[in-house]
Amino acid sequence: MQPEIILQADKIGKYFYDPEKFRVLNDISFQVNRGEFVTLVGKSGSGKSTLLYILSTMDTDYDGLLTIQGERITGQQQQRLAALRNEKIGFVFQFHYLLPEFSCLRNVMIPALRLGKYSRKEIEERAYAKLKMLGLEDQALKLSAKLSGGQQQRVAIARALINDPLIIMGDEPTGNLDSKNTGIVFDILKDLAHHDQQTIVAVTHDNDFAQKSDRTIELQDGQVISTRKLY
Ligand SMILES: Nc1ncnc2c1ncn2[C@@H]1O[C@H](COP(=O)(O)OP(=O)(O)OP(=O)(O)O)[C@@H](O)[C@H]1O
Repeated sequence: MQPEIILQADKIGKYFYDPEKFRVLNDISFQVNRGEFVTLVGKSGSGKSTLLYILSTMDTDYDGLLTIQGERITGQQQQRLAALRNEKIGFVFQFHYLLPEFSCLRNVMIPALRLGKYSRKEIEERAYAKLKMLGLEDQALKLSAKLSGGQQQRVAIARALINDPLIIMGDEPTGNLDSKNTGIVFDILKDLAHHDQQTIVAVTHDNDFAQKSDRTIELQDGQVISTRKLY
């Protein structure tokens, strides 16, 4: 069976002004299939975050063509992009951005409340189920600020999963974690990709993390210099 293409980047290019115009991304083309766990790697300044920002539909000012599950993203209206992000993309950042004054459960519920697809009761049940899946059912009603860094990152993953996104985008998802918690988060992401067929695209500086992912896409000076399939 042919794999389903979830993300397709075709000749993506981007310029910044600093203060002179310079090309930060050049001719980036690749595709990511359903259930793949892909890492974007490369030296500091190579363009990883800039690319992730485009792939996650937040930056619309670039050349080339981006499609997500066959839908043309390039040139789409902001309103459609916001809806698409809510529906199809879960975000996990280096700093979790949980709201400290809210419980873990409430934090996880937020993207679903925004989506407006489920009743409040359903949202609560879904949030609880995601926390349980990540081994955090006992922490559900605690304030997020009272949890350890590793636990908070798992809450952030539960929040990213609440709407069952097609793609999980990570910007240094383990950048703030020790090696034990990095391993835990890696295993969770791998499981999501390989068991639940979710698609993961994550920027990382962590070589070990990248080596263990299914494929690394390496950038240098805004260009893809290698894409390695590791399984
Ligand atoms: N808003 C901006 N305006 C001008 N230049 C920028 C802007 N954002 C990033 N840059 C430059 O673009 C280049 C790529 O930056 P980017 O953050 O994508 O790299 P990166 O690979 O993610 O780096 P790091 O690993 O350090 O996070 C760098 O030279 C950076 O200084």
